[in-house]
Amino acid sequence: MGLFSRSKRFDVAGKHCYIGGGSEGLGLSLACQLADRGAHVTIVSRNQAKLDKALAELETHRQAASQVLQAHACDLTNPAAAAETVRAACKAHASSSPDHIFACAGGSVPGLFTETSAEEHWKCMEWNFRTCLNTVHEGIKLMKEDGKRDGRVVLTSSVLAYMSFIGYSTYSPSKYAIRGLAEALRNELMLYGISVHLFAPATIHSPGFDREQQVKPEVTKKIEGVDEGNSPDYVAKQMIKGVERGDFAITYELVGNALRNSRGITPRNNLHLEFLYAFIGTLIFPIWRWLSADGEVKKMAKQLQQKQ
Ligand SMILES: NC(=O)C1=CN([C@@H]2O[C@H](COP(=O)(O)OP(=O)(O)OC[C@H]3O[C@@H](n4cnc5c(N)ncnc54)[C@H](OP(=O)(O)O)[C@@H]3O)[C@@H](O)[C@H]2O)C=CC1
Ligand SMILES: CCCCCCCCCCCCCCCC(=O)[C@@H](N)CO
Repeated sequence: MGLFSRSKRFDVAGKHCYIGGGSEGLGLSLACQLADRGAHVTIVSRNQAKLDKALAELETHRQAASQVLQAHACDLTNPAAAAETVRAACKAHASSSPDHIFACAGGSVPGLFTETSAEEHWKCMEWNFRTCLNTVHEGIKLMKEDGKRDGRVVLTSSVLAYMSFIGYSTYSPSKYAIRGLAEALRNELMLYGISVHLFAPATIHSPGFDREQQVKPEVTKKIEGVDEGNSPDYVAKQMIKGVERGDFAITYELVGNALRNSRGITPRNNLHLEFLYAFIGTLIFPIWRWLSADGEVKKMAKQLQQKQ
Protein backbone atom coordinates (compact mmCIF):
# COMPACT_ATOMS: atom_id res chain seq x y z
CA MET A 1 0.00 0.00 0.00
CA GLY A 2 1.27 3.46 -0.89
CA LEU A 3 2.13 6.13 1.62
CA PHE A 4 -1.00 8.16 0.85
CA SER A 5 -3.39 5.32 0.07
CA ARG A 6 -6.81 5.85 1.62
CA SER A 7 -7.42 2.18 2.20
CA LYS A 8 -4.40 1.21 4.29
CA ARG A 9 -5.26 -1.92 6.24
CA PHE A 10 -6.23 -1.29 9.81
CA ASP A 11 -4.72 -4.32 11.40
CA VAL A 12 -4.56 -4.22 15.17
CA ALA A 13 -3.42 -7.74 16.05
CA GLY A 14 -0.12 -7.45 17.88
CA LYS A 15 -0.27 -3.63 17.70
CA HIS A 16 -0.19 -1.27 20.65
CA CYS A 17 -3.45 0.68 20.84
CA TYR A 18 -3.35 3.54 23.34
CA ILE A 19 -6.73 4.85 24.54
CA GLY A 20 -7.17 8.09 26.48
CA GLY A 21 -10.40 7.78 28.50
CA GLY A 22 -10.70 4.02 28.41
CA SER A 23 -12.21 3.08 31.77
CA GLU A 24 -15.86 3.40 30.83
CA GLY A 25 -18.31 4.25 28.07
CA LEU A 26 -17.05 4.47 24.51
CA GLY A 27 -13.36 4.12 25.41
CA LEU A 28 -13.86 0.89 27.36
CA SER A 29 -16.01 -0.66 24.62
CA LEU A 30 -13.35 0.26 22.11
CA ALA A 31 -10.62 -1.24 24.32
CA CYS A 32 -12.53 -4.54 24.57
CA GLN A 33 -13.18 -4.73 20.83
CA LEU A 34 -9.53 -4.05 20.04
CA ALA A 35 -8.49 -6.73 22.54
CA ASP A 36 -10.92 -9.12 20.80
CA ARG A 37 -8.88 -8.51 17.66
CA GLY A 38 -5.63 -9.39 19.38
CA ALA A 39 -4.32 -5.87 20.06
CA HIS A 40 -2.11 -4.81 22.94
CA VAL A 41 -4.29 -2.25 24.71
CA THR A 42 -3.47 0.56 27.13
CA ILE A 43 -6.32 2.39 28.82
CA VAL A 44 -5.80 5.70 30.61
CA SER A 45 -8.13 7.63 32.89
CA ARG A 46 -8.15 9.37 36.26
CA ASN A 47 -9.93 7.10 38.70
CA GLN A 48 -7.92 4.04 39.80
CA ALA A 49 -10.93 2.07 41.07
CA LYS A 50 -12.71 2.48 37.72
CA LEU A 51 -9.50 1.51 35.93
CA ASP A 52 -9.10 -1.68 38.01
CA LYS A 53 -12.65 -2.71 37.16
CA ALA A 54 -12.16 -1.85 33.50
CA LEU A 55 -8.88 -3.78 33.29
CA ALA A 56 -10.61 -6.86 34.76
CA GLU A 57 -13.26 -6.56 32.06
CA LEU A 58 -10.61 -6.03 29.39
CA GLU A 59 -8.88 -9.23 30.54
CA THR A 60 -12.01 -11.22 29.63
CA HIS A 61 -11.41 -10.16 26.00
CA ARG A 62 -7.82 -11.39 25.89
CA GLN A 63 -7.13 -13.68 22.91
CA ALA A 64 -3.51 -14.61 23.64
CA ALA A 65 -1.18 -14.77 26.63
CA SER A 66 1.24 -12.49 24.79
CA GLN A 67 -1.23 -9.59 24.64
CA VAL A 68 -0.16 -6.68 26.87
CA LEU A 69 -3.21 -5.14 28.54
CA GLN A 70 -2.45 -2.22 30.83
CA ALA A 71 -4.19 0.56 32.72
CA HIS A 72 -2.56 3.83 33.76
CA ALA A 73 -4.04 6.47 36.04
CA CYS A 74 -3.53 9.99 34.72
CA ASP A 75 -5.45 13.23 34.53
CA LEU A 76 -5.10 13.94 30.83
CA THR A 77 -5.75 17.64 31.33
CA ASN A 78 -2.13 17.76 32.58
CA PRO A 79 0.28 17.80 29.61
CA ALA A 80 3.39 16.67 31.52
CA ALA A 81 1.55 13.79 33.19
CA ALA A 82 -0.01 12.80 29.86
CA ALA A 83 3.39 12.71 28.16
CA GLU A 84 4.89 10.69 31.01
CA THR A 85 1.99 8.22 30.85
CA VAL A 86 2.35 7.43 27.17
CA ARG A 87 6.08 6.88 27.64
CA ALA A 88 5.39 4.62 30.64
CA ALA A 89 2.90 2.57 28.60
CA CYS A 90 5.45 2.17 25.81
CA LYS A 91 8.00 0.65 28.19
CA ALA A 92 6.13 -2.68 27.93
CA HIS A 93 6.78 -2.48 24.17
CA ALA A 94 10.55 -1.94 24.27
CA SER A 95 9.84 1.83 24.29
CA SER A 96 8.53 1.66 20.76
CA SER A 97 5.80 4.24 20.05
CA PRO A 98 2.10 3.34 20.12
CA ASP A 99 0.84 2.00 16.79
CA HIS A 100 -2.56 3.63 17.10
CA ILE A 101 -3.84 6.35 19.43
CA PHE A 102 -7.48 6.95 20.33
CA ALA A 103 -8.59 10.06 22.22
CA CYS A 104 -11.90 9.22 23.92
CA ALA A 105 -11.75 11.14 27.21
CA GLY A 106 -14.29 13.86 27.66
CA GLY A 107 -17.32 15.05 29.48
CA SER A 108 -20.26 17.34 29.17
CA VAL A 109 -21.93 19.54 31.76
CA PRO A 110 -24.69 21.18 29.77
CA GLY A 111 -26.33 24.34 31.06
CA LEU A 112 -27.66 27.73 30.10
CA PHE A 113 -24.93 30.20 29.18
CA THR A 114 -25.81 32.90 31.70
CA GLU A 115 -26.23 30.36 34.49
CA THR A 116 -22.77 28.89 33.96
CA SER A 117 -19.68 30.67 35.25
CA ALA A 118 -16.87 31.54 32.85
CA GLU A 119 -14.71 29.21 34.92
CA GLU A 120 -17.09 26.29 34.36
CA HIS A 121 -17.17 27.04 30.65
CA TRP A 122 -13.40 26.87 30.50
CA LYS A 123 -13.34 23.57 32.40
CA CYS A 124 -15.27 22.00 29.54
CA MET A 125 -12.47 23.04 27.17
CA GLU A 126 -10.04 21.33 29.51
CA TRP A 127 -12.09 18.12 29.81
CA ASN A 128 -12.53 17.77 26.08
CA PHE A 129 -10.08 19.72 23.93
CA ARG A 130 -7.19 19.62 26.36
CA THR A 131 -7.50 15.90 27.18
CA CYS A 132 -7.71 15.16 23.46
CA LEU A 133 -4.64 17.24 22.63
CA ASN A 134 -2.65 15.79 25.52
CA THR A 135 -3.67 12.20 24.68
CA VAL A 136 -2.14 12.44 21.23
CA HIS A 137 0.62 15.06 21.50
CA GLU A 138 3.53 13.07 22.92
CA GLY A 139 2.39 9.84 21.24
CA ILE A 140 2.49 11.42 17.79
CA LYS A 141 5.99 12.73 18.47
CA LEU A 142 7.04 9.19 19.39
CA MET A 143 5.38 7.78 16.26
CA LYS A 144 7.26 10.30 14.16
CA GLU A 145 10.60 9.48 15.86
CA ASP A 146 10.01 5.76 15.33
CA GLY A 147 9.16 6.29 11.68
CA LYS A 148 5.98 4.22 11.95
CA ARG A 149 4.22 4.75 8.66
CA ASP A 150 0.83 3.16 9.15
CA GLY A 151 -0.30 4.63 12.46
CA ARG A 152 -3.80 5.86 13.13
CA VAL A 153 -4.83 8.72 15.34
CA VAL A 154 -8.54 8.95 16.16
CA LEU A 155 -9.95 12.07 17.83
CA THR A 156 -13.41 11.76 19.36
CA SER A 157 -15.53 14.83 18.81
CA SER A 158 -19.34 14.84 18.48
CA VAL A 159 -22.12 15.68 16.04
CA LEU A 160 -22.18 18.83 18.18
CA ALA A 161 -19.02 19.90 16.31
CA TYR A 162 -21.22 20.34 13.21
CA MET A 163 -24.06 22.25 14.87
CA SER A 164 -25.06 23.47 18.27
CA PHE A 165 -28.04 24.75 20.23
CA ILE A 166 -29.26 25.85 23.64
CA GLY A 167 -27.57 24.09 26.55
CA TYR A 168 -24.37 23.19 24.73
CA SER A 169 -22.45 26.50 24.87
CA THR A 170 -20.15 24.82 27.40
CA TYR A 171 -19.49 21.68 25.39
CA SER A 172 -19.77 22.39 21.67
CA PRO A 173 -16.83 24.82 21.47
CA SER A 174 -14.52 22.13 22.85
CA LYS A 175 -15.76 19.64 20.24
CA TYR A 176 -15.39 22.19 17.43
CA ALA A 177 -11.83 22.71 18.67
CA ILE A 178 -11.18 18.98 18.38
CA ARG A 179 -12.56 19.09 14.85
CA GLY A 180 -10.15 21.90 14.01
CA LEU A 181 -7.24 19.97 15.45
CA ALA A 182 -8.18 16.89 13.41
CA GLU A 183 -8.45 18.93 10.20
CA ALA A 184 -4.97 20.40 10.69
CA LEU A 185 -3.41 17.09 11.73
CA ARG A 186 -4.97 15.17 8.83
CA ASN A 187 -2.94 17.32 6.49
CA GLU A 188 0.23 17.72 8.54
CA LEU A 189 0.66 14.10 9.64
CA MET A 190 0.69 12.96 6.01
CA LEU A 191 4.34 13.94 6.40
CA TYR A 192 4.84 10.81 8.48
CA GLY A 193 2.24 8.50 6.93
CA ILE A 194 -0.01 8.79 9.99
CA SER A 195 -3.75 8.77 9.23
CA VAL A 196 -5.97 11.00 11.31
CA HIS A 197 -9.67 10.36 11.87
CA LEU A 198 -12.34 12.62 13.36
CA PHE A 199 -15.06 10.62 15.07
CA ALA A 200 -18.39 12.42 15.51
CA PRO A 201 -20.87 10.30 17.46
CA ALA A 202 -24.42 11.24 18.39
CA THR A 203 -25.90 10.18 21.74
CA ILE A 204 -24.12 7.30 23.47
CA HIS A 205 -25.83 5.61 26.41
CA SER A 206 -22.73 5.70 28.59
CA PRO A 207 -22.15 6.49 32.29
CA GLY A 208 -21.09 9.98 31.17
CA PHE A 209 -24.40 10.47 29.37
CA ASP A 210 -26.34 9.45 32.51
CA ARG A 211 -24.41 12.11 34.45
CA GLU A 212 -25.03 14.85 31.91
CA GLN A 213 -28.76 14.05 31.84
CA GLN A 214 -28.98 14.95 35.52
CA VAL A 215 -28.03 18.59 34.86
CA LYS A 216 -29.25 19.03 31.27
CA PRO A 217 -31.84 21.78 30.77
CA GLU A 218 -35.27 20.36 29.85
CA VAL A 219 -35.31 22.36 26.64
CA THR A 220 -32.03 20.73 25.53
CA LYS A 221 -33.45 17.28 26.29
CA LYS A 222 -36.54 18.13 24.25
CA ILE A 223 -34.55 19.33 21.22
CA GLU A 224 -32.16 16.39 21.12
CA GLY A 225 -34.80 13.88 22.13
CA VAL A 226 -35.36 12.76 18.52
CA ASP A 227 -31.94 11.14 18.71
CA GLU A 228 -32.55 7.83 20.44
CA GLY A 229 -28.87 7.07 20.95
CA ASN A 230 -26.85 3.88 20.86
CA SER A 231 -24.88 1.68 23.23
CA PRO A 232 -21.14 2.29 23.72
CA ASP A 233 -20.48 -1.13 22.12
CA TYR A 234 -22.40 -0.22 18.98
CA VAL A 235 -20.73 3.20 18.71
CA ALA A 236 -17.22 1.76 19.24
CA LYS A 237 -17.93 -0.73 16.47
CA GLN A 238 -18.91 2.11 14.15
CA MET A 239 -15.69 3.94 14.99
CA ILE A 240 -13.60 0.88 14.10
CA LYS A 241 -15.56 0.37 10.87
CA GLY A 242 -14.96 3.99 9.87
CA VAL A 243 -11.23 3.67 10.54
CA GLU A 244 -11.17 0.46 8.49
CA ARG A 245 -12.88 2.24 5.60
CA GLY A 246 -10.24 4.96 5.83
CA ASP A 247 -12.83 7.72 6.40
CA PHE A 248 -11.39 10.95 7.77
CA ALA A 249 -14.66 12.13 9.30
CA ILE A 250 -16.56 9.22 10.76
CA THR A 251 -20.32 9.47 11.29
CA TYR A 252 -22.66 6.50 11.35
CA GLU A 253 -26.29 7.59 11.50
CA LEU A 254 -28.63 9.90 9.60
CA VAL A 255 -28.10 12.99 11.76
CA GLY A 256 -24.30 12.78 11.66
CA ASN A 257 -24.15 11.91 7.98
CA ALA A 258 -26.53 14.74 7.05
CA LEU A 259 -24.81 17.30 9.30
CA ARG A 260 -21.37 16.44 7.98
CA ASN A 261 -22.55 17.04 4.43
CA SER A 262 -24.47 20.27 4.96
CA ARG A 263 -24.32 23.60 6.77
CA GLY A 264 -26.30 21.98 9.56
CA ILE A 265 -28.66 24.40 11.30
CA THR A 266 -26.51 27.49 10.63
CA PRO A 267 -28.88 30.05 9.09
CA ARG A 268 -28.05 31.13 5.55
CA ASN A 269 -27.81 34.78 4.51
CA ASN A 270 -29.14 34.34 1.01
CA LEU A 271 -30.48 30.96 0.00
CA HIS A 272 -29.89 31.20 -3.77
CA LEU A 273 -26.45 32.73 -3.66
CA GLU A 274 -25.26 30.47 -0.89
CA PHE A 275 -26.52 27.38 -2.68
CA LEU A 276 -24.30 28.45 -5.56
CA TYR A 277 -21.31 28.94 -3.26
CA ALA A 278 -21.97 25.53 -1.69
CA PHE A 279 -21.95 23.99 -5.15
CA ILE A 280 -18.73 25.79 -6.13
CA GLY A 281 -17.07 24.94 -2.83
CA THR A 282 -17.99 21.27 -3.11
CA LEU A 283 -16.22 21.13 -6.45
CA ILE A 284 -13.32 23.51 -5.84
CA PHE A 285 -12.03 22.70 -2.38
CA PRO A 286 -11.19 19.02 -2.99
CA ILE A 287 -9.21 20.06 -6.07
CA TRP A 288 -7.44 22.80 -4.13
CA ARG A 289 -6.71 20.35 -1.31
CA TRP A 290 -5.22 17.90 -3.75
CA LEU A 291 -3.13 20.52 -5.53
CA SER A 292 -2.14 22.78 -2.68
CA ALA A 293 -2.55 21.65 0.93
CA ASP A 294 -2.07 17.90 0.40
CA GLY A 295 0.14 18.40 -2.65
CA GLU A 296 2.63 20.58 -0.77
CA VAL A 297 2.74 18.23 2.20
CA LYS A 298 3.27 15.21 -0.06
CA LYS A 299 6.20 17.00 -1.71
CA MET A 300 7.63 17.76 1.71
CA ALA A 301 7.11 14.13 2.80
CA LYS A 302 9.06 12.88 -0.22
CA GLN A 303 11.92 15.26 0.57
CA LEU A 304 11.91 14.02 4.17
CA GLN A 305 12.02 10.40 3.04
CA GLN A 306 14.89 11.09 0.65
CA LYS A 307 16.90 12.66 3.47
CA GLN A 308 16.46 9.52 5.64
N1 LIG B 1 -22.21 10.17 25.61
C1 LIG B 1 -22.56 10.85 24.53
O1 LIG B 1 -23.76 11.05 24.24
C2 LIG B 1 -21.52 11.37 23.60
C3 LIG B 1 -20.18 11.39 23.94
N2 LIG B 1 -19.27 11.88 23.05
C4 LIG B 1 -17.86 11.89 23.38
O2 LIG B 1 -17.38 10.55 23.39
C5 LIG B 1 -16.34 10.40 24.36
C6 LIG B 1 -16.71 9.28 25.31
O3 LIG B 1 -17.92 9.62 25.93
P1 LIG B 1 -18.63 8.69 27.00
O4 LIG B 1 -18.36 7.28 26.70
O5 LIG B 1 -20.02 9.20 27.11
O6 LIG B 1 -17.85 9.13 28.33
P2 LIG B 1 -17.84 8.56 29.81
O7 LIG B 1 -17.99 9.73 30.72
O8 LIG B 1 -18.80 7.44 29.98
O9 LIG B 1 -16.33 8.02 29.93
C7 LIG B 1 -15.29 8.94 29.82
C8 LIG B 1 -13.96 8.27 30.06
O10 LIG B 1 -12.94 9.25 30.01
C9 LIG B 1 -12.23 9.28 31.25
N3 LIG B 1 -11.83 10.67 31.51
C10 LIG B 1 -12.65 11.74 31.63
N4 LIG B 1 -11.93 12.83 31.90
C11 LIG B 1 -10.63 12.45 31.95
C12 LIG B 1 -9.41 13.13 32.23
N5 LIG B 1 -9.37 14.43 32.52
N6 LIG B 1 -8.26 12.42 32.18
C13 LIG B 1 -8.28 11.09 31.91
N7 LIG B 1 -9.40 10.42 31.66
C14 LIG B 1 -10.56 11.08 31.69
C15 LIG B 1 -13.21 8.70 32.26
O11 LIG B 1 -12.61 8.14 33.40
P3 LIG B 1 -12.30 8.99 34.76
O12 LIG B 1 -13.53 9.75 35.07
O13 LIG B 1 -11.94 7.98 35.79
O14 LIG B 1 -11.15 9.86 34.43
C16 LIG B 1 -13.85 7.62 31.42
O15 LIG B 1 -13.01 6.50 31.33
C17 LIG B 1 -16.20 11.78 25.01
O16 LIG B 1 -15.19 12.49 24.37
C18 LIG B 1 -17.55 12.43 24.76
O17 LIG B 1 -17.50 13.82 24.76
C19 LIG B 1 -19.63 12.34 21.82
C20 LIG B 1 -20.92 12.34 21.44
C21 LIG B 1 -21.99 11.85 22.30
C1 LIG C 1 -32.15 14.64 8.83
C2 LIG C 1 -31.96 15.22 10.15
C3 LIG C 1 -33.19 15.23 11.01
C4 LIG C 1 -33.05 16.27 12.09
C5 LIG C 1 -32.86 15.66 13.42
C6 LIG C 1 -31.98 16.51 14.29
C7 LIG C 1 -31.66 15.72 15.53
C8 LIG C 1 -30.74 16.44 16.46
C9 LIG C 1 -30.08 15.46 17.36
C10 LIG C 1 -29.04 16.08 18.22
C11 LIG C 1 -28.20 15.03 18.84
C12 LIG C 1 -27.24 15.61 19.82
C13 LIG C 1 -26.35 14.53 20.33
C14 LIG C 1 -25.44 15.08 21.38
C15 LIG C 1 -24.33 14.14 21.67
C16 LIG C 1 -23.35 14.71 22.62
O1 LIG C 1 -22.25 15.01 22.25
C17 LIG C 1 -23.85 14.98 23.99
N1 LIG C 1 -24.54 13.87 24.53
C18 LIG C 1 -22.74 15.39 24.90
O2 LIG C 1 -22.07 14.31 25.44
